[in-house]
Amino acid sequence: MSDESRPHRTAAVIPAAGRGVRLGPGAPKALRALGGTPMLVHAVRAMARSRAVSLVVVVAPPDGATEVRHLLDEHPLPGGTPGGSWGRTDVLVVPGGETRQESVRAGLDALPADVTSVLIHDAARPLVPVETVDSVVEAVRDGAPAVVPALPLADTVKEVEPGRPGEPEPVLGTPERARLRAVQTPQGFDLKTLLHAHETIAVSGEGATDDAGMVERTGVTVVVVPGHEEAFKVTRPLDLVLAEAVLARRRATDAY
Ligand SMILES: Nc1ccn([C@@H]2O[C@H](COP(=O)(O)OP(=O)(O)OP(=O)(O)O)[C@@H](O)[C@H]2O)c(=O)n1
Ligand SMILES: C[C@](O)(CO)[C@H](O)COP(=O)(O)O
Repeated sequence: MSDESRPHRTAAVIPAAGRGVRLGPGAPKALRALGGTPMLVHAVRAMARSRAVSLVVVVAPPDGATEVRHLLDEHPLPGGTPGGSWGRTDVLVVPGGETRQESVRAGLDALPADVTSVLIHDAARPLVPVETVDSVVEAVRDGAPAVVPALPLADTVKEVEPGRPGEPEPVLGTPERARLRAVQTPQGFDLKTLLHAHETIAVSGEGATDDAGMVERTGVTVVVVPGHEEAFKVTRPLDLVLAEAVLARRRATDAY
């Protein structure tokens, strides 16, 4: 079968192996509660809400795969069964690595051969709306090899010469704000394109803070679709306060 005539199968990989140092002491960030439910469970549900996603691979803390499996079994999707299914979505759990890049790679390695496109979604973005997920999937299915959701910036951004913490840092320049976007997840890819980037960039030893950045370095064009304010990343303590407020509002206004 040629690549063009192969049926699409989209999977989501959720890197959830980080510690959450910036959030402060406690359990690994993805396992911390948001509205009484682990953040990771919200993130898995956010992917599974998309009808396009039939498989979710969760990348657990290196020594936490069994705990994460139990936790997911205790929190099935609406329509799934406790200790059993997540409805029509399969959920695999694999152990992660020391860096986000290694964790994503572990998730990619677990994908079955019939997957053609993949979403990479931070466990730390538990509240991304399904409309954002679907618009990324649609752009990939329409032929874009790499797609990121992103928002315009509210703040002006300065490039600086980084100094010691607390010391004034010289400003090197002010990029034109209208050309800047703050990038979110899920980021969507043609699977072969992303695998090639992971192989190439890992071999050359360069780091990358997001997957699209790695694809860019291979010379492939990445496109942006509109992100969503509620797809923000829970990074610092104030983000958790905001996430609790957004979740409480959703629960009060719909059957979330
Ligand atoms: N070794 C790592 C590091 C990060 N992540 C995941 O990558 C996502 C985005 O990373 P970030 O928000 O930076 O999470 P942490 O690394 O946990 O945060 P911190 O840098 O504050 O420790 C998170 O879902 C995190 O679990 C991962 O799977 N494996
Ligand atoms: C992938 C990402 O969420 C896009 O904004 C971001 O780069 C992750 O960065 P982090 O430092 O690992 O949180």
